[in-house]
Amino acid sequence: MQSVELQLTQDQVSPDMAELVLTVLSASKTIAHKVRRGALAGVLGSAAQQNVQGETQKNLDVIANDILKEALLASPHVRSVASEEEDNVVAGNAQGGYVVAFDPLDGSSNIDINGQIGTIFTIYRAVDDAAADSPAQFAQQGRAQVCAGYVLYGPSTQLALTTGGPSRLYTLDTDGEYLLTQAELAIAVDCQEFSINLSNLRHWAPTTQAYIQGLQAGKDGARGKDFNMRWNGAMVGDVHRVLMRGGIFLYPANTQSKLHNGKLRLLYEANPMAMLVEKAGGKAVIGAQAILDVLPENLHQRVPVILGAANEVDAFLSAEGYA
Ligand SMILES: O=P(O)(O)OC[C@H]1O[C@](O)(COP(=O)(O)O)[C@@H](O)[C@@H]1O
Ligand SMILES: [Mg+2]
Ligand SMILES: [Mg+2]
Repeated sequence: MQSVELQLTQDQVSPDMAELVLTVLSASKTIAHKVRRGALAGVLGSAAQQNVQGETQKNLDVIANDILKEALLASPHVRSVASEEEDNVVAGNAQGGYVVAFDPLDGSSNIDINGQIGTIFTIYRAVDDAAADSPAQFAQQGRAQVCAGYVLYGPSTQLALTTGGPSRLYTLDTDGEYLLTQAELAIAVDCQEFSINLSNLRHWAPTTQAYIQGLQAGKDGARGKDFNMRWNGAMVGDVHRVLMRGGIFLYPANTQSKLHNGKLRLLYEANPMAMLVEKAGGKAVIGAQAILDVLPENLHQRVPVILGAANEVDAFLSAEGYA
């Protein structure tokens, strides 16, 4: 089986970027090791602080953030770093060619129940006419990403990665190497599984409520087929399932609550996942617009996220009156 290092070479990724990807992956192995030891490594529970978005940080949010930040700021290739757990952009090496954004620990509410959690990351080229600590470094459309990936800390630790070509899947071996276990992920265009936090139904737009009720009506309803439902509570686990066996994942706008733009963040959650999904033949939209076409307005901007099987995303769009 092929190592990720060798695959990056075969994919003709530039040596600088390959080195940078390996830096992220090396940090992820340190996180994976702590996750595996759990309570024994003292990583469970809450930290006594909130992040800029007013969320109480878990210990592992802070630990994973520190591990990634330290590794990236030591890299000669990194000009800027942005993270869910950092209020502002952190300046790296002024000569670095790339900027990196990440959600150090996705699925925080799963940490203490030994559920699926992960790290989501994205890489862009640095913007030359902006300072290293400027948010302008990240004011780029998702289409400009040169690499997107996540590491899922599940029963096995897996890496989904694209550097502009296919989305590939690697599995972390006991000797600490990520080995290629699926060369090309492909999401079937049709599906019979949806993933959404149904407890929010009353907060959604009437069109979104009607679309979900159509799925629930199953083969007796207008859709004429039964749908199963799964909700991990961790985007990384829910999107992983869509990449592995198809389906549609939705975190729509909660028009009746404070999450009127949805919950997920454009820069370090929606965009990397959208790139992985598109490279696997799926679709990823906020509504009429593809996620990857949104021009970010601020670092921690939230957007609705609807992604997965192409025909099912289209069915959502037509239910919403966009198609
Ligand atoms: O609380 P809900 O509605 O189940 O939200 C779950 C969503 O929130 C998130 O946990 C947010 O990410 P963080 O854990 O990184 O804050 C997503 O992974 C997940 O899809
Ligand atoms: Mg997250
Ligand atoms: Mg997080």
